[in-house]
Amino acid sequence: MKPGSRWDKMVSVSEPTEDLPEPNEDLLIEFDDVTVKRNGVTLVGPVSWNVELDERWVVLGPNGAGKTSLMRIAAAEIHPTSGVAHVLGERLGRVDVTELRPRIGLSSAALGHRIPGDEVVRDLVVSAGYAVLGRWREKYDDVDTERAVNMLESVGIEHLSERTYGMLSEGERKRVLIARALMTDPELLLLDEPAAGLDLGGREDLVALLTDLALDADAPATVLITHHVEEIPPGFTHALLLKEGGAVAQGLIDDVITAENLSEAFSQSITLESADGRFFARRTRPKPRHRR
Ligand SMILES: Nc1ncnc2c1ncn2[C@@H]1O[C@H](COP(=O)(O)OP(=O)(O)OP(=O)(O)O)[C@@H](O)[C@H]1O
Repeated sequence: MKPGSRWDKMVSVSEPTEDLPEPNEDLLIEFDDVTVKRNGVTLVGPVSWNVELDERWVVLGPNGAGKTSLMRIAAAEIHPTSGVAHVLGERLGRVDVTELRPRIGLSSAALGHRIPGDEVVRDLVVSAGYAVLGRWREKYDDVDTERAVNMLESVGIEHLSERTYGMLSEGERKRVLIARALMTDPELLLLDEPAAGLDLGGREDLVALLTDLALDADAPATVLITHHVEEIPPGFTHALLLKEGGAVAQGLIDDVITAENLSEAFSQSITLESADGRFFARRTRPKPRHRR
């Protein structure tokens, strides 16, 4: 989204006259019957969904299920068409989103596409603290530069801090985006398909990184969007399974990620296996016909 777009103008309005539901202070995301509609078509919802402080959620579903649209509400990038959305205790539509967004760490393909290839990695990470994309100052504060390097170190790519973004592999870029998302010490971390485009090794490295993050008690509440159960890092606690904009199931991960629910969400018979806290899914093989 470009600065100055109409969503940027979603600022506080005068005190409402109607009785508003009070936000639950324990919830970072609180969606009540939220919908997203475009041109009369419902893309999402109605969905009600709550994310608590220590939770790590995966949002899973087939292409077009509405995952990114739902996450864009959580990122305060769009408003719901109907329903009530509270993010970090603030009601969308009644809060200055430019103040809310720095409290949310976001990594997405859309953000990645907006990054110029000649952007220096360290500057890209440090500029998140100033809520801008790209080098903004000639010189950043030492404390911010130090934190940026620490963030790069925490995702295992400190050695790339002087490189330009365009020179990085896809896996390295994903790590840079996560470091940038963590730079502002966000209260909520949103990761939209961070494993997309990675090879097997890159995916496994990322799953290991996100596992460490999930198990870190100081890490923010996290929402990870993916199409693939193989990308769910151990340590993730909850799942929301979407199909055609609606929730097929949501709750504790082992209750939601089941063969039955996946078969419903992906509209085909799925066989699910799990090992070492990981999930593996494939289409159920039809039984061989017996010859007479
Ligand atoms: N601005 C828009 N106007 C009209 N339709 C839209 C708009 N944005 C998204 N859509 C449609 O809404 C549906 C949900 O899109 P969304 O990107 O949220 O799904 P998704 O689950 O993230 O998909 P994918 O897994 O393919 O990324 C899709 O059918 C998409 O074409």
